Amino acid sequence: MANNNRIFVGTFAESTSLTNFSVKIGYISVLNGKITQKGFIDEFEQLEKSGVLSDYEIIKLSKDQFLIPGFVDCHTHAPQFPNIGLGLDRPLLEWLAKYTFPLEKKYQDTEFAAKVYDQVVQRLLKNGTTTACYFGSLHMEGTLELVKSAINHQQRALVGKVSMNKINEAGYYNDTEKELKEVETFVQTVIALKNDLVEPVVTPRFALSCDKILMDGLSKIANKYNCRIQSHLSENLQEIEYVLETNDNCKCYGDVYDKSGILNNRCIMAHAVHLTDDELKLLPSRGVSVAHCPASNTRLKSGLCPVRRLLNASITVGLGTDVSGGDNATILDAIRRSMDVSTYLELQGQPNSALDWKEAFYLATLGGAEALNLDDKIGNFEVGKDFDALLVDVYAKGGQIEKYKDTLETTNEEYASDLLQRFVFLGDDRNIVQVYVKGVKVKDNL
Ligand SMILES: O=c1[nH]c(=O)c2nc[nH]c2[nH]1
Repeated sequence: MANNNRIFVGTFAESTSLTNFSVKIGYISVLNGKITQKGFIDEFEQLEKSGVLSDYEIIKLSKDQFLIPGFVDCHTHAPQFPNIGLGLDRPLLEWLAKYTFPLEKKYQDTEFAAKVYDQVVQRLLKNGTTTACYFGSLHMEGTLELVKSAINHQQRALVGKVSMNKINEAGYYNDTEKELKEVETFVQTVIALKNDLVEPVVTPRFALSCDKILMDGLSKIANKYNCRIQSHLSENLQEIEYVLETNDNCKCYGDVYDKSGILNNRCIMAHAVHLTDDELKLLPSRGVSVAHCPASNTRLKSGLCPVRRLLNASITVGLGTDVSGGDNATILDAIRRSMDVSTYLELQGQPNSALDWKEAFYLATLGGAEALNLDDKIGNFEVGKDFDALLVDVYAKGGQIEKYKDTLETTNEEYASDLLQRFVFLGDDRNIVQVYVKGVKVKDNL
């Protein structure tokens, strides 16, 4: 049975929308990486009896285990991992100049890049991030190392070579023509790999790093190859002030990108903390999604993103860890911080702001998949989607969730939902005992 055909029998939890969450006890069958069938336990027992399952590995989960969809990290900076936990006493623009640009410059060295990226990809997979949307660095060869690492370790990844052409103190920018050539070559190279897990993303860093000529050119490349485009938007008040000062024909930050044709339904913007009412209309009208990055918004004191306002404005939102502005690379942390930040807003007088754990779970799975336009492939256990999943053992040995004698009389489904709730609030990588990407087991601690 060397194939990856498996049937999982036990509890599985998933979202089908922000408000629709379900926990079921049954089975999921996976053939050639795809979910082919789903049903109740008695249906599985019939299949088992009929002998049609001989080609499958059957995995029966214990009462304390369950399957959830793999986590989606909509925004992180792979080259910044060596700086995790450093410089967070500075605001965004100072932090970029003093810590981030000097580190990112080092990825000129492809050997260094390959080493760091290999660690990054493995670390994220171990923590259940089956899909990541990455910023690389300014360097084409270095960023191709990130592509290689994702492919080698079987992570689903959208990878961007960062574009910058505005002069900065660190000397970390490119000549415009060279930059556009390199981006096109990067996009062509990744597409030519024909790897079904990895795609290129056109990545203007932000409006303070790219002038209009560069952004127009990047927008053309993204349209020509039909690829995604990612950047940062309205993260910090000082940043917004400088953007508006240097673009006097624009009435809001979003306008700067819109004038270059960057805002469309293949675009994901990180942060969006301080959107104006006009931007709250502009983004959904263009189909732009947002990567909500609560850790970095708090650490760099950028602000508390009013996620509920974004959701109410029909903006599609996923979660981002945003290392190293964010100090934690795991989506479990982003889930918790999204609940915290939204709760602070409610406590400060914005009614109904707080996200509950089921909503945060949606943002981390299906919401992220929708934000990256990957929800036809991943995000939940719909039949026909790829099997990207985490097998969670709530009371795994060495983990920090302790088992007490059950105190409540519950149905099996309620018990399972309580388990998931505990994992969401308290779990970590020790509870994620197996990780699957497109049906391939990429972590096994069972
Ligand atoms: O959190 C952030 N991290 C970055 O690297 C960056 N660059 C521009 N704006 C940014 N914000």
